[in-house]
Amino acid sequence: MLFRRRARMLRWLVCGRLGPVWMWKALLLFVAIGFAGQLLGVIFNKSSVQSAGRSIFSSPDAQGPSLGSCQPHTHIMFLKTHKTASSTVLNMLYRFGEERDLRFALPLGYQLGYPLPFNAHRVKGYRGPRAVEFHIMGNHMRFNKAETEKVMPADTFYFSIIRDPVALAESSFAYYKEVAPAFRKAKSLGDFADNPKKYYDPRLRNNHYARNLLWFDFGMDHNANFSVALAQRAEAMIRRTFKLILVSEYFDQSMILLRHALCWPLDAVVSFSLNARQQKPSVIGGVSGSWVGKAAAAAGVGGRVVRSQAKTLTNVTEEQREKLRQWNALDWHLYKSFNRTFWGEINRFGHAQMEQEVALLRMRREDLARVCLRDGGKPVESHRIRDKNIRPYQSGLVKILGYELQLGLDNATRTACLRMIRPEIQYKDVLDAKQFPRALAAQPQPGQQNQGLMVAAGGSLSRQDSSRTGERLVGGEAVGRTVEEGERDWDGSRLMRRNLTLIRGQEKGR
Ligand SMILES: Nc1ncnc2c1ncn2[C@@H]1O[C@H](COP(=O)(O)OS(=O)(=O)O)[C@@H](OP(=O)(O)O)[C@H]1O
Repeated sequence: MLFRRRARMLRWLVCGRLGPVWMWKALLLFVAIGFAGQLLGVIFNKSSVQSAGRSIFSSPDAQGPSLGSCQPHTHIMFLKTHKTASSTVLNMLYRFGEERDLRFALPLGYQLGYPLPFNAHRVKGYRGPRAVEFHIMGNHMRFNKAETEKVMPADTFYFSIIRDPVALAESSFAYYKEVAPAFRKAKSLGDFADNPKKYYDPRLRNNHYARNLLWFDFGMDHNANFSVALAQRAEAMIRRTFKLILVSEYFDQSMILLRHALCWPLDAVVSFSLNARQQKPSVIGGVSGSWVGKAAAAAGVGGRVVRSQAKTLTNVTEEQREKLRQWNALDWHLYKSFNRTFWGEINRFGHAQMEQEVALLRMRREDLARVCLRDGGKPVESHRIRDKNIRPYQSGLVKILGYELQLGLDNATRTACLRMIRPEIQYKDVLDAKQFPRALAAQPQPGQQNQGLMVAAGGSLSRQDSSRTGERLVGGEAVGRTVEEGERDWDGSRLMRRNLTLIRGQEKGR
């Protein structure tokens, strides 16, 4: 009796209160489907970077707004001025040329004879005026029109980039502190600005980094006294040759003008900023905008004393900024004048259209960063980059930042992303190896000769192949920085030992 009553209760519970069996089966089925969906979702998410990447470089967004029926320029000369974002621009040229198998007028080493005025024989593979068709030329040189014209075709598009001389001085001071005697002796940029003549000797090698560097790179006498007549003559000379002068402070607008001038797809001018100094806002004195004060973050360089000095290394007061403008009066004139021209171009282009295209460019950069870069695209210190082949070259008392590639990319996407972040020196090696496969066969593999930083102990280079990279001791001294003991590589291994000095590929930095 009791048993029957319990059985009835159970049936009521299952079929009445808890629903019929079929309902349970259906519920179980839903749960199973949901679980499988979740599982697939995880799998899908894991590969989303890859599948998004697979299409991103071939999506219609890569082309950008239509440019009409123009033909892309492929004969291009870029005068790579120093400390003006020129490495970021060169990276675009490298990418564009590599993707289309164009021929680069590459240097024998890493610069086209700089700081001597350019001579055509500095180009690897040069065999007399126009004997070889070179498409793109863009490594550091001191401009020399007659010699450049021997190398490049007559229909070449010449362009360059400038930067506010004060910001440029900050960047240059941080980067060439140990290379330019005038900077080496000064305690800080402010100290230098207060009395440049105390530190500056025009006869000393490498002091051009300390005065009118733009003017020097354009091939003119950077020690000449300023006069309006001289400045106007120089300006006219530049205008005759260079069809476009970009402005570093308006980099994105510059890219839009460049794309339209060259008739290039949008992706060709989308880039990640290369060669940036480490930025630590906490130590910046609020001096001159977002790019400024990066040198102040020279943490880890040369021990505590240098560390604290480095904080104020490039800090300058408003008065000192004005002094720097006067000291670099020739550059200041160029900057003001080509900045005016630049905004004239934007007026002609149309502000509304410029805004739209800049917005597209920025969106595209964000999309590519999401696909290509780790840590949301945040630039990282060189020693944290696991792939030693893409560590940026280091110079001066600051850290030059690079990027890490996203994991799990398919091959095509990885190749395209890698091109965007490959530092200048390594990229030149890659192109060199492609253009001169036999010449390089006997030498180290591309990129290998520049893996990270080079070590010298007691003033002697430990690398065997210093002739190719052009590393050398300057004035018999080891140039570089002593690394703080205990600084570690990304994998935790000790980066340097005490009393070892880092030597950079001197040719790159000088
Ligand atoms: N996209 C973009 N926009 C604005 N500024 C940029 C950009 N990319 C690089 N940079 C800054 O340019 C500085 C490096 O210049 P270069 O690459 O010309 O240096 S070099 O002469 O080749 O060593 C270096 O400046 P500092 O960081 O002030 O030293 C870079 O941060």
